[in-house]
Amino acid sequence: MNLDLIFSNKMKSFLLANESSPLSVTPNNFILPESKRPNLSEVKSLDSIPIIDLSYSSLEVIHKISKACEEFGFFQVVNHGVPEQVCHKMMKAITNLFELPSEERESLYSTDHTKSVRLFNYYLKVEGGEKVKCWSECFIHPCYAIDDIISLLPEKIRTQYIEAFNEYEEEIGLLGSRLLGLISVGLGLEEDCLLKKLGEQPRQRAQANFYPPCPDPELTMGLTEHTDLNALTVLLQSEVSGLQVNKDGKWISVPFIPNAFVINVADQIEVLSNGRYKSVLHRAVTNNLNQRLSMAMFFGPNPNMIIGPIQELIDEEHPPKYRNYRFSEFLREFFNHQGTRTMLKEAFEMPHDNK
Ligand SMILES: O=C(O)CCC(=O)C(=O)O
Ligand SMILES: [Fe+2]
Repeated sequence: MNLDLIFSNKMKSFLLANESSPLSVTPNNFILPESKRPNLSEVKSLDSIPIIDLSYSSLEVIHKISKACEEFGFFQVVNHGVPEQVCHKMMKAITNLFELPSEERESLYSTDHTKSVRLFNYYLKVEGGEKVKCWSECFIHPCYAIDDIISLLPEKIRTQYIEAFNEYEEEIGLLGSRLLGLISVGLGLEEDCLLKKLGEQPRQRAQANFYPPCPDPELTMGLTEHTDLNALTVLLQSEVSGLQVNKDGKWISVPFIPNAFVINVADQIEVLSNGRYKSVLHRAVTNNLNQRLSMAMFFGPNPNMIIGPIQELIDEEHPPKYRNYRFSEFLREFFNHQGTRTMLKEAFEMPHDNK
């Protein structure tokens, strides 16, 4: 299949909250203060995150995943069983969404985070409370009650998007559960332990990210550094790289691998594993040649679930690093700090004694 055909250069329109022609010069409200810029020349491209072949024997896979979660918080999976065609269709549907003239997707745009389906821009609050926008446009929606979303979608892409999403969600749901099982066993727990911790009707959301080419990639960020607030993220990316992961204070880039997913430990697994598995900082940078797309599937707990270090992972040597909380409390904290990219999980750490 020819992916070049899908990611054609047609994708020129860029809503960005009504910027008129952001592709010719970098408008001021996207320019980051010097200390927040990406410093692309310092990024390591030799090192990368582990690549794990899921068709190997499960013991080997469990060991590799466990090591990757401890050392990187990130890995890519290949031979994962999700049909290529399903991913291809999903990417095509996202492409068509972002290719719509901006007037047609404007109805989806909202800055109100309580809206569960919306198109929006991330931003960073800088000194003086000013907001600097990220060079991207994101479309987020829940994975359940998908029929309620249909009427909100622009008519031209409605049927295609829902059909592609339903197939994609089913496959990624299976992959997500399988990974949660492997991660549980890697932690020495029952296979269904993490899945149970997410509760019934877990908070599962999909986010399509669109990064148009940027005239000044050194001055902007596609997504500023952050950790994911959910439990586990499964990411499909188009063939342009842009994702970078922080490893020991340095940024390393994540290459595009055909038919692979990028998996990362998010905040709730870090807390549940009592800090053994890491929810690490990552960011997306832009480039001045090609647009990039990604589709993130966020697996999180039901907001009513109590999250805290799992009992079996606490002992004298490993006292609880976090207190128990309801996931809804974590979400509230997240939205209170929006734009500041505070390391949220730190707000739930147990007090340290200052010995
Ligand atoms: O586009 C990417 O590669 C990263 C996306 C991401 O980190 C997110 O959606 O949370
Ligand atoms: Fe992320």
